[in-house]
Amino acid sequence: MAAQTAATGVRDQEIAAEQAHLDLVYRRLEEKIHEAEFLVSDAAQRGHVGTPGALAERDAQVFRAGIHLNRLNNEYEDFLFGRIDLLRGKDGKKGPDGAYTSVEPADDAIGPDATARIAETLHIGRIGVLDADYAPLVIDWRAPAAAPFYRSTPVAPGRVVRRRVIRSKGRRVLGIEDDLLRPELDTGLPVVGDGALMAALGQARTHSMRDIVASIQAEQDMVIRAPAASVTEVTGGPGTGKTAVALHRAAYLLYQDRRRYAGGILCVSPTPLLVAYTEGVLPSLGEEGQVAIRAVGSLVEGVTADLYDEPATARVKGSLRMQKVLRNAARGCLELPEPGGPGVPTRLRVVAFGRRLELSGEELAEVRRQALSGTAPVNVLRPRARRLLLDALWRRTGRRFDDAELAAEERQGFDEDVSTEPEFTAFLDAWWPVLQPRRVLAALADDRQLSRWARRVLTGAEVRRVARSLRREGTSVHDVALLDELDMLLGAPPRERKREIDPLDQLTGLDELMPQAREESERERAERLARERTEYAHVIVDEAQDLTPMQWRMVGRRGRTATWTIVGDPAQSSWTDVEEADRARDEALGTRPRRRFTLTVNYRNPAEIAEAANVVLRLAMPGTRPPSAVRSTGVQPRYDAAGDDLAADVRAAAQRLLAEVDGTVGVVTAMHRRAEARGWLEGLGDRVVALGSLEAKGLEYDATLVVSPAEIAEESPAGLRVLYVALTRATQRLSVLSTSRDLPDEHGVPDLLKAD
Ligand SMILES: Nc1ncnc2c1ncn2[C@@H]1O[C@H](COP(=O)(O)OP(=O)(O)OP(=O)(O)O)[C@@H](O)[C@H]1O
Repeated sequence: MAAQTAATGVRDQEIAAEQAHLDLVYRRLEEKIHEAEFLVSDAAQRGHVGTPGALAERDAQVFRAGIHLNRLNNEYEDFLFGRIDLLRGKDGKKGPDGAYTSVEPADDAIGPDATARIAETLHIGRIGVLDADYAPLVIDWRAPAAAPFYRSTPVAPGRVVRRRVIRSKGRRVLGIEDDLLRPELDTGLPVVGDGALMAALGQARTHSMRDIVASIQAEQDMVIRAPAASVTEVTGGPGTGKTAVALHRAAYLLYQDRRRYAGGILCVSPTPLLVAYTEGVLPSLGEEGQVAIRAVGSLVEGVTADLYDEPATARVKGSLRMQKVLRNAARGCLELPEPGGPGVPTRLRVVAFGRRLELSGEELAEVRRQALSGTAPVNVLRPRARRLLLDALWRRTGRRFDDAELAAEERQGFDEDVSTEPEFTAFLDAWWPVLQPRRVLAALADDRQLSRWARRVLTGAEVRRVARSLRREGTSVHDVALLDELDMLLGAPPRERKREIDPLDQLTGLDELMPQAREESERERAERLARERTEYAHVIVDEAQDLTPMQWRMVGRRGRTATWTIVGDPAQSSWTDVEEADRARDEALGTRPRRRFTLTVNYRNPAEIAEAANVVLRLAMPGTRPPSAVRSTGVQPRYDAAGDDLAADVRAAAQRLLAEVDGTVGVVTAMHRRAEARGWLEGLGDRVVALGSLEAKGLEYDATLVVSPAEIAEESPAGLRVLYVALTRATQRLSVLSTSRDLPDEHGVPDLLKAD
């Protein structure tokens, strides 16, 4: 009893000490906020001066102060989270942040009787805060001085004697969790533990991912801080923190070299759901604007994919064979009449030098063949086609000149006359139209056309599948990569000449009442450039195992000069032709050197759920080593066999899970059931979501209900891996509901999940 009271006393004392430090930090932050507010109001006042120079200066100042304020306010929640107590550094040198730079302790830091003195205490937080004398009150988590907080282990403690995780909410310290990394030393440091990490892992989930800045583990930190050059490849099983690590790495890279990454960081996610789930992480780390998180179906400006293709169709559309088909289509489309247009002309007639000149269908075909020789994009070849037409017409005039200068002059006059003739321009528009990717893709919806362009590349059945899928309303995720490929094959249309604008035409009656049009501000410019950006300085690919070869080509085009971070797990791949995808990935990444990392600990699933999922892993990828689960809840997965009314059974199971957990519930079904399943759950509130198996990628829920594992597994050749994904989404409870197709045993355990 006495010991317990003493322990409580120490804990309270230690919390009080951290509270005192947090108070100090907040006082300093308040001073900084006042400074920033003053800057904003001062800048606003200067705006009244009105000279262009003062306006530009004001804009820049307001922009910077705005960012500053925004950051401070964001960081207010929970921003001080760690502390390390360290021995003196080996060389006694301190870095610019005031901390010792050496990782190893000084030789004399430890006395002969294992006594040691703490020479330095650092607090770690989301951003660095200096006191008025420039001493660090908080070290930014990304600064080199913070690395030992994440990296030190009892095996390799470096200078760290004690690591402390501080849990705080707003201005209040709630708890602390200490790790003694050099227990053999006598330093007199108390050690307090209230299970902060485990408490954080077991917390109820919401529909937004949380950052893990307070508890990044050593193997994760190695990835986050890996040097930016080249390609960083990370593999790891479900729940090992790959997504979290990738996002923290983006924040780290920005901190390291903001100027370099002003070129933008692109993070490619498999689904819009995962984008929505992860979107808050970077702002919580104080980073906004520089990182574009995009679903792979939203990488092409102006196109949003709203459909999924059937697996067999997706397999064709994602395959590299489509490159050839699209190349043929891009060129073949020139020979198709424009929808609603006059049809493809079969001859060209113009009048020049008072004579009628004509090119026949055969001659035109020859000109087209010549113009298309080579690999340049089709729209870019249009001026060449125009020149070749003029050459052919000129030959038809039969004119010959001995004087080269005269000949050139005549020819120039001829070209100008002919090419401004309405017959000629109308002909060119119909015979070599400027093609848009959408138009070409739409042309693939015709079986006959597609089979011509896909000769010896796709089978008849594949042609029918692809054509049929393109006849639907809407755009599928896999169509987006095709549109992007077509964009490259077609090239930018030649620029239209600007029409002379009559200012009187422009009056709308409103603008002219306004003062002079406002110039774009620095911030607006930055935002516009970010929207228009098509190439990035760093590209992060999440769930990389799922990118199809055609998607790799699309993503590769956005990172031609970029450095890369690629995270994925082959055991969760829903793509079937892994070798082809690897080839496309190698092509996208080029010969850049690669650094490989593996994450080994599963922070999401309790051991009981991981074990059930591992049964499927063994079937899906025999020999693959699963990550080890860090928690155990003692709650086994629940197996039930559905009766005649699947809808009612799913609803009841979801309701039961909603009652059992505080946070979210995910109901995962085969893709073809997703719409139906949404109906089954209607009215149960927004804690529960229905998902198709492919949509579950990367997400997590407190509880998951997997409906008919067999249906999910049979949906595609990669179905077992997709099922493995579904089974690894839960942080607390897993329920599996079988249908007769699952052949459940008398305990409701489906055949696929039987352990032996
Ligand atoms: N060091 C950590 N501290 C606290 N939580 C962590 C840590 N690492 C991971 N987590 C948590 O574990 C869960 C899984 O992380 P994440 O989604 O990044 O894993 P993943 O490897 O991308 O999983 P999957 O491959 O299944 O999509 C998340 O809730 C994440 O916040």
